[in-house]
Amino acid sequence: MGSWAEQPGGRSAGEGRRDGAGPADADAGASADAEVPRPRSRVVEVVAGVIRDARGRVLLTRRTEGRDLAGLWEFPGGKREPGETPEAALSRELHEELGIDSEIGAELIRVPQIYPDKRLVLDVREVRAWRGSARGREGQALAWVPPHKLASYAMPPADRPVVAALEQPDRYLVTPEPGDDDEAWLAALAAALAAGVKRVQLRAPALSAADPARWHRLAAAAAKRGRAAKAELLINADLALARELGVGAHLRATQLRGLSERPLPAELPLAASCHDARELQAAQALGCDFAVVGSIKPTPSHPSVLGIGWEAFAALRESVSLPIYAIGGLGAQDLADARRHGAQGVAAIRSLWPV
Ligand SMILES: Nc1nc2c([nH]c(=O)n2[C@@H]2O[C@H](COP(=O)(O)OP(=O)(O)OP(=O)(O)O)[C@@H](O)[C@H]2O)c(=O)[nH]1
Repeated sequence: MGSWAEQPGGRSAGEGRRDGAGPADADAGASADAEVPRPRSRVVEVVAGVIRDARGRVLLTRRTEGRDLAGLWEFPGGKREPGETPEAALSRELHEELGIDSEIGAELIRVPQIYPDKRLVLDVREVRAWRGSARGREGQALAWVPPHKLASYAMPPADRPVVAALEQPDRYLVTPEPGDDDEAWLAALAAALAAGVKRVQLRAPALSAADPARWHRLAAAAAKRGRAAKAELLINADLALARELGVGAHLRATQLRGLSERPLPAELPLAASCHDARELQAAQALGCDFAVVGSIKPTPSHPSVLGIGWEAFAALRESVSLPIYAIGGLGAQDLADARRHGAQGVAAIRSLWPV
């Protein structure tokens, strides 16, 4: 954050809202989620900014009556005009809407999303510095929101991945099979947690089939380490084990078909592996917190499988608002590409597992 941002936002609605709407109607944003992709409809390019005040709160503005998605909260910004760079468009919009001068910073995420009347790409940038007194020059309400409360505001579908990108981990570690040495596996997990991994899928299909009792002991020990590191743990496929250990579950795509309601309480994380738009929509309808989609690139374990590539990933991404990790031949070096195609980040076994 640059020096301009040391000047707080001036007149605003503080953490609250001027008109009483907000977190209570948090479900209103989900209505356009299940639209069927329409490849030839026009793409609207929108650029929006994450503006923070000196206390780290993020500015949301409320869409005024008479516009599409009226009443929902959004990141300030608007449509790019022909020939405009994203930075110039965002600077212009922030001046028109809020009366502030801004320095546009890093790319956060670029979210392709299908709405009933259009295909949208929401390109979200950090605002590195700004000056002036932010006010709703077009009659819109403003709210300065602590980042951990953003998810309780009713926002358009494209904003869910944006809020996730601000708040949730960009790496999702999937464990390898333990082999013969449980202690070495637990030590590697501890090293990954110490290195900052905050979301882990405990997965060992060969061991859990061959020796369930050993896998249960190992998963319990892993859950203990995860808790101590304040990381989120999800057990692959085994809902009973997830409930027993009080951790989340990561569903296989084939499990989605057999479930009609969220199989875990809301406080336990739920995720699913998905391969197409239908599975993603099923995962979203079930109340999954995120999904994993791949393979993006060929991996050493499946060298003959060609990856789907980033464009195909983005095309799947636009059919749901669920945060999605990309998987398959990826590592931390792919994070920027992942975000540019709407991913929450990368999921991986090898590249995130300390050797
Ligand atoms: N600025 C902004 N727009 C967003 C966000 N999320 C999201 O879905 N959008 C959508 O992106 C589009 C932005 O368009 P806009 O605000 O410039 O204009 P509008 O559609 O109200 O204007 P129009 O009446 O001229 O078409 C809208 O369809 C809006 O719903 C967001 O966080 N910020």
